[in-house]
Amino acid sequence: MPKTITLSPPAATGTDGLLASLGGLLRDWLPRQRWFAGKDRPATDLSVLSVTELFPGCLHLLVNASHAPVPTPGGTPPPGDCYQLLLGVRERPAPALDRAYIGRAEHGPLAGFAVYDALHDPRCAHLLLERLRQPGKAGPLRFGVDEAAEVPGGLAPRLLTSEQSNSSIVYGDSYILKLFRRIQAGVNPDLEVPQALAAQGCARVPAPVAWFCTTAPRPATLGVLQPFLPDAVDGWELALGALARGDGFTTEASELGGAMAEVHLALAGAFPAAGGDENGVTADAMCVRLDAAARAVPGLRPYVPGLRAAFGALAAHDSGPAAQRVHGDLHLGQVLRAGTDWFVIDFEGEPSRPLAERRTAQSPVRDIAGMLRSFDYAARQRRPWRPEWASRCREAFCAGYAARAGWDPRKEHALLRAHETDRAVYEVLYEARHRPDWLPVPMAAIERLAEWRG
Ligand SMILES: Nc1ncnc2c1ncn2[C@@H]1O[C@H](COP(=O)(O)OP(=O)(O)O)[C@@H](O)[C@H]1O
Ligand SMILES: O=P(O)(O)O[C@H]1O[C@H](CO)[C@@H](O[C@H]2O[C@H](CO)[C@@H](O)[C@H](O)[C@H]2O)[C@H](O)[C@H]1O
Repeated sequence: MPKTITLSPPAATGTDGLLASLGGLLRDWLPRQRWFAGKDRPATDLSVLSVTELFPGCLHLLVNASHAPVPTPGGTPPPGDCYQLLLGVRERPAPALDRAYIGRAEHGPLAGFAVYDALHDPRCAHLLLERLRQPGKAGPLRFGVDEAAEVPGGLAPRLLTSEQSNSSIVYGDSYILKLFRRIQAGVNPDLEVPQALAAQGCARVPAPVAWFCTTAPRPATLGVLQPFLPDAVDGWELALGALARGDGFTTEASELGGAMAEVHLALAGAFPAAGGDENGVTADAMCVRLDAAARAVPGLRPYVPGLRAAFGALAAHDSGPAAQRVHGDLHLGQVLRAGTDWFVIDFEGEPSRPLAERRTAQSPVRDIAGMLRSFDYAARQRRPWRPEWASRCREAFCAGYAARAGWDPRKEHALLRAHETDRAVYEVLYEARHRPDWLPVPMAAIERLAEWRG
């Protein structure tokens, strides 16, 4: 058995000491992680906000990464981002953990020990599930369970390796644990919303069975365990499969529209006093996001006047469906189909937005626009591009939605255009930061939306 380190008591080591051990390693490793938000900015300044020894050889850390100041309006440097890390610390990690290896600490209390991403280590993943099965405390961490759910122990863990905003471990094809990577203070909607929908009896969303949070440095949600749908395929895979076979996707899109309308109705019931901004306020916020995106992505600048017209039309429009809690980052990768049933996951919202903003009431058109953009993304994966495939999906999705919701998104031209534009602007920024090769996909939509004449 390789030697592992026990920091006992963890507080004795202190966060400054740990930084001496880990600072250099993490400065290199963090920016290479998909979930690291500041890819366009080097992580210059790291601090350890909290450290908890979850079990011997496994440290739970919250670290703050701030970046070199970049020119921002008023010259204010951007604040740092907080990340959740689970680090394995051993003298010699098993060769199977090579891909999780972060480095060997040279200084401080961990000097000489190898440090690795513990989520890849089946032993740590197993112990984490055991910890989740028992409500209680570990330092600032709080573990909670749904008393009605009985999660069995000993389920074999498997870390998902797909590119994600967070990290997920599947246990025995029965449960999936999502560990949020970028942590913001407050309740994460990906716990809050599925819990509230489960209380409404909405079966389209897997209900949380266990979760954990921190109390320090500020209260925040850290992870959620939900039932895993083993036979489900996500909408993106299904859509690409249909395109590859030359098939349509209208039956699936129509049923998806109906399912989304059901989720929206349940959300409105679960968060009844939601309120929401006037269209003018929403349009102003969209303009602010557009300007920020155009500062970051020069290719967007020529289109700004045309795009602003969409937001102007929204401001001049004084009706539309009532604002309510929404999904906030809806796309084909966030919906799973098992048999002929659609399920909706990942209620976190757009990860780069402040949590408070993601939890406010917004137009349900925002989600509809997200899905319509996703049909366009899928259609653009094929050469030649299949615009008619996306149009048919769009029509079917809206018709399915209208039949269940009692209002028709196709009649809300100003709202749809503004929300599609806002979403495409978000996607431009997202792709520029995370997947520059994909940038032409939202840019093609930007070109179309900027020229659109109602
Ligand atoms: N309850 C579930 N059942 C089956 N697969 C799931 C479930 N929840 C998530 N997944 C799979 O895990 C992937 C990542 O989940 P998601 O919540 O979107 O994480 P992230 O926020 O990191 O993108 C999904 O694309 C889906 O394939
Ligand atoms: O990781 P999340 O699922 O929270 O969402 C982020 O990543 C998505 C990509 O994985 C990104 O979605 C964009 O690309 C999809 C195809 O890969 C496409 O279906 C979506 O329509 C498009 O927005 C999403 O925007 C981002 O928040």
